[in-house]
Amino acid sequence: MIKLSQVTKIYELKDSTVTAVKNVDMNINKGQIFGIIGYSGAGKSTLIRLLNGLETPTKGTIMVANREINHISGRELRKARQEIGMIFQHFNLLWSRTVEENISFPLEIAGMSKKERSKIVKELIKLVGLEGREKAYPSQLSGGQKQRVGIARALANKPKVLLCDEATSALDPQTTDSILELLVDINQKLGLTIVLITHEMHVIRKICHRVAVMEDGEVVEEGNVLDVFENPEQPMTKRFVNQVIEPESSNEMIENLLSQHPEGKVIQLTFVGDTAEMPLITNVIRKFDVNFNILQGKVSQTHGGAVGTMFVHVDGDIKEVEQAIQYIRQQKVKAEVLSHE
Ligand SMILES: Nc1ncnc2c1ncn2[C@@H]1O[C@H](COP(=O)(O)OP(=O)(O)OP(=O)(O)O)[C@@H](O)[C@H]1O
Repeated sequence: MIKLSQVTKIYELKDSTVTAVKNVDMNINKGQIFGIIGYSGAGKSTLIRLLNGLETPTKGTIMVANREINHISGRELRKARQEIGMIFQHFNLLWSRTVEENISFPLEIAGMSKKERSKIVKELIKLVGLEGREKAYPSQLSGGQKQRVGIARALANKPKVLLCDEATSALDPQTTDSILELLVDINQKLGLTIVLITHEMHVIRKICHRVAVMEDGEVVEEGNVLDVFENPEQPMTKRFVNQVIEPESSNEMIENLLSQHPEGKVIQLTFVGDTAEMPLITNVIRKFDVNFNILQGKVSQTHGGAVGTMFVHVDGDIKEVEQAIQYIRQQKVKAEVLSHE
């Protein structure tokens, strides 16, 4: 659906140049939720402006929905842009228009009749869960509701791609979750390809299939979300993964756990998808005659299962303990028995 080949964007300033995006290759398949993560200045916004044709690359090609977006202009570019919806951190709504008038706006520009517009607006309001708020003005809505209007408006022209620019960064955690759920719902119902840029790894964890990590204009790592969580290669990726996992597995902490539990075994469990942590623990306790205590850790849910690290203490007959560890390993969970340095 989207293909970037060797895309570079250089801004020429008065007496210097800034390379905002450098030699980026990217392939985003139809129906994928693709996350681009990076800290401020990494080049994410520039990349998203390149995707919707607001910027032209200094070098390279950008294909969106079978159109080479950087080599078209005028009518052709406007048509291509209709295939791309966009939502923003600060919603960018028209404050003097009601919810339904905001959603209707792109359809008016496209020259659609009032009757057709009102049918589509009604469907969109239902899709984003804003029934009953049609006549409200943006100032009368919560942040989450405003973003729902933004999403409905972005979908009005039936785009093939939805670009999300830090779409949940201004929202509280609960509202963030409900907007992310809505994006997954839309992705599944409409088969829409979603590209989102963010600096928050938990957004990637919750809904993305693939992720690209950007640093200084370059994509330093790219992969399936679960693979990246399991095996982050670049230091920047490790920093982002730690935002979510936070195992705090310092030597000092491990030494502490070991000296607090001289009997039995202290085990570090690493979850990398597929297996849910709670059923696993229940099964171990049911199947084996061992004492099993969770000491600490953080495990989060992703699209493909649980990811994270948990430290547990297992005590009992040595044979039972060994069998319990073997059982855990059979469930595709890494189990490392910790020992003093
Ligand atoms: N129009 C512009 N003119 C000159 N330099 C620019 C322009 N837009 C972006 N830059 C520079 O390009 C680099 C990448 O910026 P960009 O906004 O794409 O990063 P970002 O990852 O989106 O960060 P943020 O989340 O803070 O916007 C920065 O050094 C920025 O100063």
